Order: sequence, then structure tokens, then C-alpha cells
Amino acid sequence: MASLQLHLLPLSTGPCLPSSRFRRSPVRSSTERQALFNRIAPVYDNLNDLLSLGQHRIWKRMAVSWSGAKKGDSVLDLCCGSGDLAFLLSEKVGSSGKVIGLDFSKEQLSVASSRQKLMSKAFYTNIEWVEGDAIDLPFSDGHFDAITMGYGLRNVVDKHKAMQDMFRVSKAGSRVSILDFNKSTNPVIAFTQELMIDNVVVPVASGFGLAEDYKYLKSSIREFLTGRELEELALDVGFSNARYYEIGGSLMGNLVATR
Ligand SMILES: C/C(=C\Cc1cc(O)c2ccccc2c1O)CCC[C@H](C)CCC[C@H](C)CCCC(C)C
Ligand SMILES: C[S@@+](CC[C@H](N)C(=O)[O-])C[C@H]1O[C@@H](n2cnc3c(N)ncnc32)[C@H](O)[C@@H]1O
Repeated sequence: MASLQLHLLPLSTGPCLPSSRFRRSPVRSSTERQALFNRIAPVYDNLNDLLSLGQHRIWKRMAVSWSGAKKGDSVLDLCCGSGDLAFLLSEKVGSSGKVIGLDFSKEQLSVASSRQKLMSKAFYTNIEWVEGDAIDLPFSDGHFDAITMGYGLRNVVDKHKAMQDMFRVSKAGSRVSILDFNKSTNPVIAFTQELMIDNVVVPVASGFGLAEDYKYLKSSIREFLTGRELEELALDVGFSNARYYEIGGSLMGNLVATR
């Protein structure tokens, strides 16, 4: 059971920071990332289960709980991939609710749709899969009661634009819950993460011919934002408050922002 470590960082206050602060030149373009997730789609779920010893499912349940999604809600799972969080949201909102899973990878959405067809529970029919870009959401302002984003923001090139659009499409008083790897300021945590990626994750992925794709994990975490920076980003685009929680032994983190 992953130890739940709540490090409540004080709310970031102070002046809004220039959005350029949140933009770093990406190692890979959006198109290259799209191709990467199309490539790994067939083995993505199984490798997540194997490499995290199933723990990622606990972290995803936490992210969905933090979103505040409830019966009858209309919710969005952004960068839904193969649908893990969308299926959890579907259980939360039930048959009277609606879940939209959005992703720009056709192959990931194909896996999600196939999984949905194999699911026996009736309420899973409340999920709609949408091919789209997280930085240009095809939804009206104030549309969603809750938004989740599991291991997506780190992979979006323009994180500021993605956060702006999440703000735009969320209802007043609603929450966004963003789960990802934790870019820790603690060198021991950072070292442990990279040690496991280099010595376990990449060697296992190489068995599937995907070593280069899983090596990207390390650079993407290095390029990511710290918990404090994620809080500042949320406040910068207009969320009224933002708190970042380190989980999974501080290897992972979850931002909860309220509109
Ligand atoms: C669900 C997880 C990662 C999803 C994921 C996100 C990405 O951005 C990727 C990019 C490129 C390739 C793959 C992914 C990807 O799978 C987290 C768990 C799965 C990880 C692959 C495993 C990482 C291991 C951790 C560093 C340590 C796990 C400790 C655990 C308690 C054993
Ligand atoms: C690591 S997967 C996460 C999938 C799922 N949320 C989960 O937790 O397992 C990241 C997903 O983000 C998607 N993605 C990355 N950038 C995107 C963008 N700009 N717009 C839409 N989807 C994007 C990828 O296609 C991929 O399916």
C-alpha cells in the first residue's frame, strides 16, 4: 500500500508570475510525443501494472477522489489515454452522469474504447471518447463539474495553455485534480526516481523495443514543474486556490485546484 504522505505546501500567494516562467523548451515536440503514446499503447497498461507493482491504480483512485466528482456530474478526464481515470470517474458519476475522455492519441483511445466494450457494468456507457488537444479543448466555458488529468500535464508541451483551458471549461467552485510524477526538490527522491527508471523501467521496456520511449520519462520529469510551481501555475491562470500533495513515497504528486 503506497504510504500517503501529505505535505501540505502553503498556498502560493504573491504576484502573478509571467506565463513565460512556465514554458521551457521541450526535448520532444508535441507530434513526437503523440507518436510515442501511439507506439506504447499496446503495452502501456500492462507495463504500468508491472513497473509500479499495481500501485498506480491506488494513485489514480486518489486523484479521482480529490476531483470531487459525484453522482450525476459531467466530468472530463484530460489526456485520458487507455481510460483508467475515465472508468473510475464513470463509477463516481453513475448512469445519470457523463464522462468525456479526451486524448490526441488515436491508439490510446482505441484501447480505451476496446476496454469499454469489454466492461460489463452498464454505467460505463456514460463515457464518450474524444480525440483532441489539451491546449485547445472543444468544449464551452464552464462546462465541467470536475476535471482529472492523470500523467498528462507533464506530457503537454504548453502546460500554461493547458491549465488556462482547464480553467475555462470548468464550472465555478469545481476542482481539477492533476496526478503525475513528483519533480522533487529533495535530491534523494530525485535520485531514487532516476535510479528506478534507469535500472528497472528502461531495461524492462527494452524487452518490448521501447527503451527510448521509456527513457523519455526521466527527461520529462526533469523538465516538469515542482509542486510549488504547479500551485503557482494554477493560481496564475485564475484558480482560487491550489494545493499539492506528495504521494507514493514522494515519487508521485497530485495538484488539487479549485476554480
Ligand atoms: C502510471 C505511471 C506512469 C504512466 C506513464 C506516464 C508517462 O509520461 C510515460 C511516458 C513514456 C512512457 C511511459 C509512460 C507512462 O507509463 C506510473 C507508474 C508506471 C511507471 C512506468 C513506473 C515508474 C516507477 C517509479 C519510478 C517507481 C515505482 C515505485 C513503486 C512503489 C514500485
Ligand atoms: C502517460 S499517458 C496518461 C494516460 C492516462 N491518463 C493514465 O493515467 O494512464 C499520457 C497521455 O496524454 C496524452 N497527451 C499528451 N499530450 C497531449 C495533448 N496535448 N493533448 C491531448 N492528449 C495528450 C497522450 O496521448 C497519452 O495518452
